[in-house]
Amino acid sequence: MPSPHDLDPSTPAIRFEGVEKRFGDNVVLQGLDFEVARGDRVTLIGPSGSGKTTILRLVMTLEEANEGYIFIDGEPLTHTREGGKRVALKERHRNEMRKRIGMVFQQFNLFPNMTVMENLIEAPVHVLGLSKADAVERGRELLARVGLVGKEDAHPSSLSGGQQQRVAIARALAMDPEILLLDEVTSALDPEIVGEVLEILRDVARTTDITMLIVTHEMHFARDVSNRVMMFDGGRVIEQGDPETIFTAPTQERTKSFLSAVLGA
Ligand SMILES: Nc1ncnc2c1ncn2[C@@H]1O[C@H](COP(=O)(O)OP(=O)(O)OP(=O)(O)O)[C@@H](O)[C@H]1O
Repeated sequence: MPSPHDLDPSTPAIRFEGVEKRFGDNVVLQGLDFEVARGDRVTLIGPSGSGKTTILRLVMTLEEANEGYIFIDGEPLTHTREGGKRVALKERHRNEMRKRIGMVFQQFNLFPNMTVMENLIEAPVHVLGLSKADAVERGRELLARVGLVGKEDAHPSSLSGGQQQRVAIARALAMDPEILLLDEVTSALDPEIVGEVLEILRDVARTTDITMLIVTHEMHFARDVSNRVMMFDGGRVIEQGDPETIFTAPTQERTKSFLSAVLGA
């Protein structure tokens, strides 16, 4: 597999081509095409049920598309075209691709029986093959970055929601991902601690070139961090542009009514 650093910079980090996703009869995404350039920070907005989380889960390979193709750095993620047919790629290929992608969930999803440090080193040691000493060193750096020095031996249940989410961010970064998926990472937090989590993510955005795909209801955060906003409705992108334009001068009626409901709340 080529290193991402050898790639033509114009190769998009993420490309959806004719992606369809159904749950039973519910067609959530249909004929979905979009690209995310490397280093882009894209916020997905749209009404509840418009498929935003599903898109992140498809990129993370937690869900599989029914039709179409997803490419990461120009390489097919789960399916490829062979002789005009859509062919599933092997699990080993998917596992390799997944190493490039990190995800932070609304509900933290930390391993409850492991300490903070064990959470941070589990995947680097078992998936990337790092030595335990190197993984711990990296874990310590990341804990400093998310303001949790001294919490190495704590169990998640002894931490506040904001602290747990900061561990989850550190855990995603421990894999040194090229792509970071953020799925409503502040929705489960008390309002007074939302800021501390967003500040860490702002710092990650400022200090790295990680490509980010963000689902959030925090419009000021979306505005600060992202350089593009995509509005979804009915399984498609109905409008996209830079945050300033989308938030202040959307052209589609559905975007206008969605934003006035969200911003007016
Ligand atoms: N595992 C699943 N099984 C069945 N239906 C699902 C599943 N996951 C998602 N859906 C359905 O797919 C649709 C899109 O869900 P998704 O969570 O992607 O939307 P969303 O835009 O992220 O919504 P929200 O803003 O409420 O989180 C919804 O109708 C949802 O009920």
